[in-house]
Parts: sequence; structure tokens; C-alpha cells
Amino acid sequence: MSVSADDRATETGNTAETGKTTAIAEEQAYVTGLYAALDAERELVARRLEDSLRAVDDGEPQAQAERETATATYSDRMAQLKTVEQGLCFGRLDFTADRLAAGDVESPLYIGRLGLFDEADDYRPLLIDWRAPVARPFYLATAASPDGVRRRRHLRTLTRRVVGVDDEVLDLGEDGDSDHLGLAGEAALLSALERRRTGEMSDIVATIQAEQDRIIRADMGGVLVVQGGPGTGKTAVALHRAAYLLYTHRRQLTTRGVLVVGPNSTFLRYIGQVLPSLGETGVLLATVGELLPGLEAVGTDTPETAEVKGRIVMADVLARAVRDRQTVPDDVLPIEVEDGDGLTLDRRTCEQAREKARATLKPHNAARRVFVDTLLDALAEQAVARLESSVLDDVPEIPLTGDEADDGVLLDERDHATIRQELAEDRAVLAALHELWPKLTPQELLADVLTDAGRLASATDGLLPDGDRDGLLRSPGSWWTPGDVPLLDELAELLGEDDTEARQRRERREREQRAYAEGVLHVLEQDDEILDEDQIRVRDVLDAEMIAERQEASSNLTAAQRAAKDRTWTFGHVIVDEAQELSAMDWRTLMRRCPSRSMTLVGDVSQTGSRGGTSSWGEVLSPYVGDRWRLRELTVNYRTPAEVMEVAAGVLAAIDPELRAPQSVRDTGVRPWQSCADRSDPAATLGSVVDGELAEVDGGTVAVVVPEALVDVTFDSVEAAADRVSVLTVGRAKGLEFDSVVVLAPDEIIAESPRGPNDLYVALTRATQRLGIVHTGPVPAALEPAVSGAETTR
Ligand SMILES: Nc1ncnc2c1ncn2[C@@H]1O[C@H](COP(=O)(O)OP(=O)(O)OP(=O)(O)O)[C@@H](O)[C@H]1O
Repeated sequence: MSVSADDRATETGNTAETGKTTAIAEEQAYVTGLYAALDAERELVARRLEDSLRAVDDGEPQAQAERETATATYSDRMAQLKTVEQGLCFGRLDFTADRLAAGDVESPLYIGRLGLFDEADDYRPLLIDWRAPVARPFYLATAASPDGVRRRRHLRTLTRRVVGVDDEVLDLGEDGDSDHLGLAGEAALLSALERRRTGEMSDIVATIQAEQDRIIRADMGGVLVVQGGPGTGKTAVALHRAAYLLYTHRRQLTTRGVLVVGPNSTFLRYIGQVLPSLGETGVLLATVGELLPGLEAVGTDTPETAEVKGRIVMADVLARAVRDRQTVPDDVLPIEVEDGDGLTLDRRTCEQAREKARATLKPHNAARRVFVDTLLDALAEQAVARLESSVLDDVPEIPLTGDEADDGVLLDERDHATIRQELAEDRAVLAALHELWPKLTPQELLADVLTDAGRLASATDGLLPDGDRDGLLRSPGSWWTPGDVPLLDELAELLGEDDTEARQRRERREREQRAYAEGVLHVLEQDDEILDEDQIRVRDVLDAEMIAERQEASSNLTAAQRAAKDRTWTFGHVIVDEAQELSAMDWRTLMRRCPSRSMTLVGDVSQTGSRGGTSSWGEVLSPYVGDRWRLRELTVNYRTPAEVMEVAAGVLAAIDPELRAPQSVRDTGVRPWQSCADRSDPAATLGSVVDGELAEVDGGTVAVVVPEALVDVTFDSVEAAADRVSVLTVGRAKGLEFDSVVVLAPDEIIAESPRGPNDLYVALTRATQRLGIVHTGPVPAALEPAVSGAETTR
């Protein structure tokens, strides 16, 4: 009997289907077991947590320390167990016989969102946390370099049901003719990329690619810059790196915390769920504008003013503004003290006091003490001399006895001290000292400088051109803007906060914790003495510092929560997304938060939109780390289909012919479309355009990216479609993605900013499925080749 090619294909297809069904059933049995283990673990942890919360405090330090540590550990574990319900297990590795013979792994290994172990079977691993070193081949093994992996399997689950498996056979020599489930290495990735966007970013833990994995697991120390074009997964990588570092350096990072900085609140909302979905909640997400506790920077600057505020020279301007407030009288300053004759402070005395105070190199408010003390001494001396001479003038001449000398001194040290004290409390003296060297808060000083043309002129003289200076001037009572925050932070350093009380409180708490930790060690050591001499002693593995840190970490607030309330907090690691947008003053603020320079900076210098942003990582970093930073690049675009990227690539080439757009991982067969609208009434076109796109993406998201000048009119025309449609400027759209993107008036987007072409590039690369361009003016040259290939209407 002859079998045709078609018959053979059908037969092979049927075999594959049957294989898949069997595999799904097999995996379902295992996954059901994992969920049972998860439920059991949840119950166990809930019980232990309850026990440790209920335990009665017997006052013993050891018991108390153990209870607090247990409560914190069980609470964390419980939170983690709650977050892993969806997609608990997503992968499986089967190893080759040779690798198994080496004895360092067991086959199969199941990979998931957290580690689960079988307590009854000597803690045999049931599920491996994706961050564990042994899980690494799941992300890195390739057919060329299989690392002992015979087969990598992706499991797709819906709630607790296994709905699909995708296999990749890596060891073809041995298993090339396996069950023909298909060499579907990309299948899981593509299905993840095809899904409709919801407006919130999802984790990519099941489909991290090798170039991303290498960045996620890179060493924590030093500055790592991740440069990559749009959609290459920089944000995803940055967030998974945070989760990986927290897993690998748990102790250090739980104490000091991790800061993730994003460009704006819309973006932070977009990425806000990723880390919690990975079981990590101890991370502070903030914009630079949110880094001053208690200050809400809700105002806005024009792009030009924001750029000026971001210049590094502003540090000198502010230093000058502070020195301007350390004044001396032109000649003599009269002071009408209560109950006494007038005193004076002359210019020379004040200059000497000022030099002495400045020579301490302390911040303004701390150095003020020296200035004030010196002038009070001078005033007291003057008052004493006055008093003595007036007393002597009034007293009749009394002949001196043999052992008395006429030194004119009537008052002793105690009298001096009393007089000095009275002067220190005298309102006129206080007013004069305040006038000469006021105690200042950053807010007071910055508000003064920005609203007083005279002060501003003095602070900026020779540092800023007149036009730039005038742009800074604003009316009193204006809101603080994000651009003010680095200036306020700089001033907080220059002025020095009067944090004596807070510092004393902190030191007292640290002393108490250390003493308490010493107590715990003492108790443990007593137990230790009973043990065999050869055993490790407690102090070899624990020290008071470590216990104190743990106790601090297990207090009710997480490091992130404590950090959010403390301007001077320094983080264990700082991650900056869209890092190309930060100004020089933003960088100063961030570097203060991370003296260890353990940082991951992700961005794309081709997407820089803000005027104060950078086009060179070296320039940004050299003041802080010289050339001691590492660069990694991401080259594959996971977001934008090839058809859309072709249009964007034309714009990139117009920015710089040397630049290469990242390569899209998929195409959709849908070409971008374009149409024209009347500039005076774009609403007439947009309403139907948006409706059409909403229908095309069938439940997905649509964004209309517009020039600033068209925000309002666009908003009005698409308001009806509300929650699935966003109207955004490029600045707001940065870092986000939508199933369909309509770019309105690209010529105006380009014209609006000196970095207009970059902005257009960003706008065009937000789409995961579809792109449309609506022209209201001339077609920009960079879009002409693309336009000729695009559909002309939608
Ligand atoms: N390995 C992956 N598996 C699945 N999805 C991925 C993967 N890598 C990236 N993605 C998805 O690709 C999209 C783009 O990722 P992301 O936003 O991190 O890119 P980006 O480089 O930060 O982009 P941009 O520079 O435009 O802000 C996201 O939807 C992300 O979830």
C-alpha cells in the first residue's frame, strides 16, 4: 500500500496531537500535585504565623527575637504564597543521561514562580524558583550549547489547568526523533507576545530570553547600563533583575531596600504589578520628583525651564544663593537691646565671624552656630565693657588697698555668661543675627530665589544667560514642580537639615537594638557551651550587628516604607528606567541615594525626549564613576511587529544613519495605515478612526499619540470610548505599549521639540499590533518611504 505525502503529514500531525494530549495529561497530574503542595504550605504557614502572633511574651530576649523573626518570615512567605497562584509552574527541564550520570541534577526539574519542597521526602525539590542557579539552563540552554538539557518544556496553564505544552528538544543527536511535539522554542514566547494588552505590564518569567537572562543575573556591584531599542524588554529586564537581586542578596537588600525610578506616575502605575506578581513587595517605586518625603511636586515647568533647572550649573547657582544669605552690614549694624544701651556689629567683626563659620565647611544651618557664637561673644564683650565703664564712671574714686590692681575689671566670668545668655535671648539681637545669617529650609530659600528677581540675578550672575534666568522667575505661591525636587535636594545638602532630634532618636534606637542583640548572643552562647567544642560557635555565624539589622528589618515597616519617609535613606540597589531622560541634577539626587553605586540603568539614547536628557551614557556617568561602568545591549524587539518597525526604522535613520533599529521577533502581516485629517477639526476624523481601531483590536487597547497642542481637541473627540483608549503626548506614552497606536500630526510632534524626531520614533514604537498615522500637515520626510508602502486609508 502506498502512502502519499499528505497522508504521511496527516499521520505525523495526528501523532503529534496525541503526543501533546498525553503530555498535557501527564503534566496536569504533576501540576495538580504542586497546587496541593502549595495549599498545604499555605495552611502550614498560616498556622505557624498564627502561633507566632499568639505566643505570649515571656520577656526572654532570645524567645522574643525568635518570635519576631518567625513572624516576619512567615508573613513574607504567606504574601509570596498568595501571589503565585497564576502560572505557579511554567517549565520543565529534562537532562541527558550523561548529565544525570554526573549526579548534580535530577530529572525532570520543574521551574516556577517559587520553590516548593517535599518535607516528608528529605526536602526533595518539587518546584524550583526561577531565580535559583539550577533553573538557569531553562533560559540559557540552546541546541548549540544545551548544557546537559535534553528537552525544555514550557507549560501553559489557565488557573490550575494545564492547557498546553511547547517542547524544545535541544539534544537532537539523542532524541531528534522524539515525540514530534514540535521544536517550539518560540511558541511560548510568541503566544505571550500576541496576547491583548490590558494597560498593566505583565511579568515575563516564563519566557525570559538568553540575552535578557544574562543581564538579570549580572553581578549586583557597580553600575550596569542596559542600552536597547524600543520593545527590547529593558523595563521587563530591570524589574526581573530587581526580583532576582532580592532573591540572591536577600539579607542585604531587605535591610537597605531597592529603589526603582521611572519617568512619571502613569509609567509607575503601568509597571506597578510586575514585582508583586513575582512575590516581591519590598521595592520602592518612585519618580525623581517623588523623592522628597512630604513634598508633592504637582506643578509643571515649560520644557525650556525644566531644561535649565536640570543643568549641572544649578548646583553652583544654589551654592551662591546660600552664600548670598550669609551677609555682613555695609558699615555698622545698630542693635537696640532691651534694658541697655544700643550695641553695634561692625562690618569687620561680622566678616571675621562669617569666615570662621564658613571655614568649618559645615552646611549653612550647622555653620550658623559658629557665626552666632562668635557674634554673641563680640556683643557680650561690648556689653560688658559698656557696663563696666558706666559703673566706673558713676562710682566715686575709692582708694585701692595695697594688694588690689586697677585693671578696670568689675564683672567675673559668671556675669559674662549671664550677659551673653541675655543677649542670646534678646529679640533685637536675634533679629539682627537672623538678618545676617538666617536659619533656612530648602523650600524657603528656593521659593525666595525663584520669586525675587534681585536674589535670582545675584545667584545666577555669570552662571546663566539672562534669558534662561528670566525663565526661572515665577510668582509667589506657585506649586513645586518635579524639576524643583533635585534643587530642593541639593539645598537640603547645602543647608543641612536640622535633624539633631531625629538623629538622636535613631542613635538611641540603634544602641538599644545592639544591646539587645548582644543579649541574644549571650543567651545563645550559653547554650553553645553545652555543645561539642568542634561545632561552629554562634559568634562564628552571627554577630550583634547582623542580629540588630535583622531586627530592624523585621520591624513593622519594610525598608521601602522606611525609605519613603527618609530623604537621607541610601538604598542597597537603585534601578533607573528610561534613564536617558534624567537631567544632570536628577543624577546628583539619585547618586546621593546610592553611595555604593550598585545600580542598574536601563534606557535608549535614541529615545531621549527631554531637553535635559542625555545622548551619551559616558557623559552622564563620568562625574560619579569615571569609566568604571559596564554596558550591556539588548537587540531584539519583542513588542513591535516588523511591519511597524520598518516605518520607525526610517525615522531612526533620519536621526542618525548609523543607528540600527532592533530586530522584531515577529510580524503580523498587517501594514501600518495612514490618512489625512483637517488640522482645524481633527475630531471629525478621529472619532471614527478610534472606533475602527477598537473593533480591530477586539477588546485590546488603543492609544492616540498627539502633539501637546492637540491634546484637548483629541481628548474631546475620543472621550466616548473612555477606558480602552488613551490620549497621550509622547512624554506620557514613553515606556508604555498599546495594541493599536494612532499617531496624530507627526509633523507637529517633530516640530514641537529639538528632539522631535526622537519623539516621533518613540510614538511609532508603542504598538504591539497595529499602527496608523493621521497627517494634518505635510508628511515628514522621514515618513515618506513608509507612507508610500502603507495602506492609505483605514
Ligand atoms: N522575554 C520576553 N517574553 C515575553 N514578553 C517579553 C519578553 N521580553 C519583552 N517582552 C515584552 O515586550 C514588551 C516590551 O518590553 P519592555 O516594555 O520591557 O521594553 P522596553 O525596552 O522597556 O521598551 P521601551 O524602550 O519602548 O520602553 C513588553 O510587553 C514585554 O512584556
